[in-house]
Amino acid sequence: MTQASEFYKKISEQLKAGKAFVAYSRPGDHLVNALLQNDKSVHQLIDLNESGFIFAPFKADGAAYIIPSEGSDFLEFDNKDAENIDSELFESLSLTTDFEMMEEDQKVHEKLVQKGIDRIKDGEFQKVVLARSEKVQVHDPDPLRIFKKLLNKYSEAFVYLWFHPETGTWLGATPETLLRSERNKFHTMALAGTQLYRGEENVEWGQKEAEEQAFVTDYIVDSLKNLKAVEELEVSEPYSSRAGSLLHIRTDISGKMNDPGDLEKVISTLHPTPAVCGMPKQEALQFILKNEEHDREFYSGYLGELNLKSTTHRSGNRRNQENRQFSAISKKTELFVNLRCMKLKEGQARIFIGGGITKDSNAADEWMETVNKSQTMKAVLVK
Ligand SMILES: C=C(O[C@@H]1C=C(C(=O)O)C=C[C@H]1O)C(=O)O
Repeated sequence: MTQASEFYKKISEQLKAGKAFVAYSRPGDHLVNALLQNDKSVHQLIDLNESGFIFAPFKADGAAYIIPSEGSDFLEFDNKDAENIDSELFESLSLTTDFEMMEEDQKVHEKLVQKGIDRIKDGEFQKVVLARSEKVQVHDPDPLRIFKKLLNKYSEAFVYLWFHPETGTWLGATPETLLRSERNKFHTMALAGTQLYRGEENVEWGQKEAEEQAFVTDYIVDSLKNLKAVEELEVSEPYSSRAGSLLHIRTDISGKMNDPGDLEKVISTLHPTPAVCGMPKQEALQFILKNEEHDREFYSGYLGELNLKSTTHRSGNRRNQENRQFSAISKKTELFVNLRCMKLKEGQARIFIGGGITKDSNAADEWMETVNKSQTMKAVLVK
């Protein structure tokens, strides 16, 4: 275990040297981890049997990068004394806003959403997730400062700072797990529907949101069922789940892979889920690629630990010796969907935000939803 000061010093040196690294903290965990590549070589992910930390784009056929476990240093420190600044839910943001630009962005986004709604009504697809990106001038673009703020503010999210010479600097605080697996057990979630958190998690959801989220659950469950590689699927009841100043509807889904080597099949079945793309997948994807103004790059892609050696220990009595050995060699994967994220470049942040569109969506409401979602990142960019 390192001291926080030592941890940040090493990361800062890594950044200066232009070598790839990632620093991150799991949802609800005080531990902050980092993986620092020892050299400047570029490792594109070849397949999901590798071990390390991966960063994959939205487009399933785009280049994904890995910081391999081998040849990299692991660091961790306990951030338990972090000041909790979670209570400032509705702090006023003093970022300079260019209102003319904002009006233009709003027009463009509402037009895009309306086009999506029209296509759904024409029967081309059932749901599509449409996103926009927004440039924000940052007063103090030090990625470490922003990362520390993210850690303190969003302890229930997967918080990360990723730097790679090929992708640049990305930061985020995502509420969405793509896949958690250990040996042949896996967990995923269906997350959709958004409303502002007003101090109460036990809230009513409108029919539109409930339906939209149920679509996502059904689609994930059906695709996993069709995949002959999994069994014993368990699906929770939907419930409200908080993500910073927002609430979403969430359903937990778990199951077993017939063979732990089927990870690749499960991930390619899940990604991109209808929570970030739509359904049917191919039709929604084509619409996104053709109509969104930006390249999503790594937004709504996924990131996390891939096949890392598990550190779970069983009790060390004699009878458990065998089990202990078994758990020591088991591998753990923990991947998150890259949402509530931004790319930092030359003093500017590009924030990516989107929302699910169904036949009952309203373009103006969808714009507001992206404005609300953008606060997750904007709140940490203020001084
Ligand atoms: C697409 C995003 O979020 C996703 C879309 C949601 C929605 O449509 O309500 C909710 C949670 C996420 O699954 C985003 O944050 O950019």
